[in-house]
This record gives sequence, C-alpha cells and structure tokens, in this order.
Amino acid sequence: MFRHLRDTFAQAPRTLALVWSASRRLTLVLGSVTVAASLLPLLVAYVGKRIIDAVVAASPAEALRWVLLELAVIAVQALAQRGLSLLRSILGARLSLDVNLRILEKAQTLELRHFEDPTFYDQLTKARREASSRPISVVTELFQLFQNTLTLAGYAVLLLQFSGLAVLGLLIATVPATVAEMRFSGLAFRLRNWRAPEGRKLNYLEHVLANDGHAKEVQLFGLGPLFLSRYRQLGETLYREDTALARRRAGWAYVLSLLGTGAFYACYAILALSAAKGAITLGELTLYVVAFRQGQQAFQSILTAVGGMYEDNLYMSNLFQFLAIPTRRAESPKSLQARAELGIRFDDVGFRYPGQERFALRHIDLFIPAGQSLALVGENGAGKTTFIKLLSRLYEPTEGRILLDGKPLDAWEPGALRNRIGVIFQDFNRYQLTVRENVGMGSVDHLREDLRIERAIERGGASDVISAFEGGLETQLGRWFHSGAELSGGQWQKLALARAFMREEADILILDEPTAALDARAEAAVFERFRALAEGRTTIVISHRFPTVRAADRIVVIEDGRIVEQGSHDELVAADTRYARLFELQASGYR
Ligand SMILES: Nc1ncnc2c1ncn2[C@@H]1O[C@H](COP(=O)(O)OP(=O)(O)OP(=O)(O)O)[C@@H](O)[C@H]1O
Repeated sequence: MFRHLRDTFAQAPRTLALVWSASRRLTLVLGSVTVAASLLPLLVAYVGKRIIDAVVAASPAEALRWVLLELAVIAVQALAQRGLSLLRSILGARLSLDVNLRILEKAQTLELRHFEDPTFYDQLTKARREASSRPISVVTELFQLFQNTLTLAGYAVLLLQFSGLAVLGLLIATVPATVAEMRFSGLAFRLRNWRAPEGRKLNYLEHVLANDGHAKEVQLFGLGPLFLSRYRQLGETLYREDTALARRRAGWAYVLSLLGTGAFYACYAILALSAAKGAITLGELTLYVVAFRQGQQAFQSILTAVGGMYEDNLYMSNLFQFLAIPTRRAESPKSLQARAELGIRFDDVGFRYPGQERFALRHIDLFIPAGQSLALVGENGAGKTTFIKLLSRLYEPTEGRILLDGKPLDAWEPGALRNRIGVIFQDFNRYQLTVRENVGMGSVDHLREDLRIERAIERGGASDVISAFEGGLETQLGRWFHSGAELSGGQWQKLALARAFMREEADILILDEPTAALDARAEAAVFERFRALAEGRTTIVISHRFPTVRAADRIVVIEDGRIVEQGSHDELVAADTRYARLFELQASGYR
C-alpha cells in the first residue's frame, strides 16, 4: 500500500511543475479558489447548526438571520464551484496544448531510426493518445485532492469534539476501498500499456478503412469486409477485456464502500442515541451528522482522486519517459586531419538497421569527386536508398565513415550539411498545402520569393501543371481541404522535383527514383534540364531506367549491399558485366 501511495505521487512534483509552467497566474487563482471552496462547506454546516439552535431556542429573528446567511454562503459556494470548473477547463486546455507541443517538439529532435522503430512508435502513440485528456485530469485530480483533504481536515477537527474514536473508525473503514481503487487503476493502466501494439493495429485498420489514400485499392480489391472483420475482431477483444476489468472494479468498489457506509451509520446511531439522551443538542446532532456525511463524501472523493492520480501518475511517467529519450548527440566538431580533397568518400562503410542482423550495406569504398554525376543501379532491396540515407545523415554508419570534402559527416554542422545537400526520396511527401508551400518547402527561407519558386517549378518541369490553375502559386493541393486540387502521380513528382531545385545553393543533388512516375517525354525533358542545371555540381541518381542511368559519368552497381561493378556506361557495356546484361534485357523490352 505504501509503495502504491508513493507511486501515486511519484510524478506529482514534475506534473505540478508542468502545470505551473503552463500558466502561473491560472495555477495561483485555481489554488486560492480551491482553498475557499473547500472551507465553505464547513461554514454551511456550522450555519445549519446555528439555525437549528435558534429554532430550538424559539428565536425567529435569529433563525431568519442565519437562514439568510446560509443563502449567502451557498451563493458564494456555487460561484466558487462554477469558477473552479471554468478554471480547470481553461488550465486543462492550456496544458493539453503545451503537452502536445512538447511531444511534437521532442519528436522533431529525434532521429529517423526512432520513427522506424516499433517500440518508439508505441511510446509516441501512448504519449500522444492521452496528451489531450490526461493533463486536464491531472489538474482536476490534484486540486480535488487538495480541496477534499482540506474539507476533510476541517470536518475532522469539528468531529473530534464529539469523539476522536468515531473519526478514526470512519477513516479506517474507508482504507480497503482506497487500496482496491489504486490496485484497479494500476491494472487498467498496465492493460492499456501492454496493449499498445494492438491499439496501434486498431488505429491502422481504421486508417486504411477511412482514408482517401487507401480507398481506391480497398474498393477495387473488395478489401472492406476483410479489414472490417479484423477491426471488429480486435475491437471486440479489447472491449471484452476492458469491460471485464470495469465490472470487477465496480463490484469491488461497491462491496468495499459498504464498509464505509456501515461505519457511518454506526456513528449516526451513536449520535442519535446521545441526542435522545440529551447529551448533545439538536443543533449539534445536525452539525455532526452533516459533518460525518460530508466528511465521508470528501473521503470518497479523495479515494477517487487518489485512484485517478495513480493512473495519471503512470501516464505522466510514460510522458516523461518519452520526453527523456536521448536526442541527437550534441555535435562535437572533432579536431581532425582533414584530407585535402573535394568530394564524397565512403570509407569501408557498413550499415545495419537497428534491430536487424543483416547488413543492408557492407564494405562500401567509394570516392565521388566533386562535380561528378553518379548513378546507382541495383535490384530492389540492394541498398541504394540506404546509401542515400547514410549520405544525408539520416542514419549513422555502423562501420567505417563517410567524409565530405575530407571532413567526416558527423563533424559537419548539421545546418551547413543540410544546405549543401538537396535530396528527393522516392516516397516524397505530398503536402496538403498550397503550390507555393509544396515547392517552397525545399528552402523555407525563400518561401516568399516568387521568382525563385517559379524558377524551381520550371526546372522541375511543372510549369504546365501550375499554369492550369487559376489560383497560381496559392492553389491549394490535395483533397484534405476544401477546394483542393488533386494532382496525378507524375504531377506530384514534378512538384517534388521542383522542391529539390529550390535548393539553388546545394552543390550535391540526390534524386532517388525521381522520374518513376513521369512519362518518357517528361523524363527526358527533366533530365536534360537536370544535366544543364547540375553542371559543376555533384549528382547522385538512383534509377531503374537506363536512358537516365547511361548519361551519368559513373555508374555504380550495388548487389546485396555491396558494390559489384562500376564504370561508365560504355565501359560496363563493353565488358561482360551484370550491368550489360540488365541493359540488354531492358533494351530488348523496349523493342
Ligand atoms: N527502415 C528499415 N528497417 C529495416 N530494414 C530496412 C529498412 N529500410 C530498408 N531496409 C532493408 O535494407 C535493405 C536495403 O533497402 P533499400 O531501401 O536501401 O533498397 P533499395 O536498393 O533502395 O531498393 P528499391 O530499389 O526497392 O528502392 C532491404 O533488404 C530492406 O529490407
């Protein structure tokens, strides 16, 4: 029990600090109104006693005065209650926004590997899932606890005048219910925590069933019933588990609360007997009965609040754990012996995805002189995209190192590195934003520079797409928002290319399957422009299309995570290489 109690409040200081930082003013006001609200019931009970005493003493004027006073106190009490719930909801909303912001801010400091890791995803989901509701409940519970404890203390002082033993008995009778409440809160929390992957699966099924991106395939393959039945099955299982726990919890709560009620009525009987014997006045009887009853109610509320706090505490520890995930190492510019070379060097680089046994890339030794155009070729899953992820520092190599202009990537200031490299991945983003933003995101500092954006659009080959829109750069894209224009796959890709071309300062351009969705003419046009633009820059292109690949200065063939061949198109074709065979194969397909 003590461990439970300690656990219940373990996160309270940090939670309070969170509340405090959300709004000092609101916290202070809430604190003072809470104190006032907790003392008012005592006053009401006391005034009630005075009314009865006045009635018994047969003094109508006095009785009336006390009744009027009670009315006034009740009015103030009602005001305090309303004020409290208003304050709680305002502070709760503030806190919910703050916590959500903290979670999202934290997410921005994490690395790509976190997002590709299911354990992390569970943690993020758990933190986000309750970020809007928990903080409100923390505030409410914390202050209710405070309020009820004060009220209870007040009543206890009052009741001690009658019998200290009765007070003790009453309190002890409520202990089992407290313990049960905490136990069940813990169970509920663990159940939910343990089920996080199932919860995520449920969310995913929901997403597939009710999302524009999936609707096409779901309808054409008739997948609706299949996904729906999986959703139902999983949902029903979770429902059964939840309700079973809720039933047990309610049953125990009822049985144990009877204990408290029994104790209350025992005290009531003693009080009634004392009053009948004339040991206490009728006014005192009323006062004590009210005090007992309300004291017990306050105690019940404390119980509920403690149960809630226990759950909140567990949630908060989840949240704090998430916020404490170590973020990207502080960059420590190393003193190093920089090689005097311009270009990208892979120095026996090997890489394994976190949690994977297999190396996705191994023993990669490669020097790409500045200004060279390189094409990466290889079958699906060979490791091409991984190569790019390492070069753009989304991941750190497991073995070896990568140098840019003789300096290891991790010695580069991240901003400077980002500015030098422009990358468009095959699964580029389609932002549900305007054309300006979709292109301008390539270089946010230049989001308002129409000329630069238009230049990028022209280079990406997207001018014809945009000229069809009346709204020009301000046209909303995508279907999520009202009057958004949906684009074809190729049109989206042109915009993504335009986004890459926004990086006019970048001297390394990387395109991962940049033209897969483009028709042959558009692809040829893009590459013609690309070559012109890329003059003097380093370019790395991943493509399965040989017309694109053959134009590169150097072609690197990757197989199973290793470089197996390299050379110019002519060199590779002249020798009997895998590349030559693949080229033959594709060429014959086009005949
Ligand atoms: N996030 C990841 N976690 C674990 N393994 C991954 C991850 N991404 C890729 N892999 C694995 O690494 C290997 C290389 O993948 P990569 O994406 O680099 O291939 P690719 O050559 O770009 O393929 P494609 O031509 O299909 O795009 C594959 O075996 C893949 O299963």
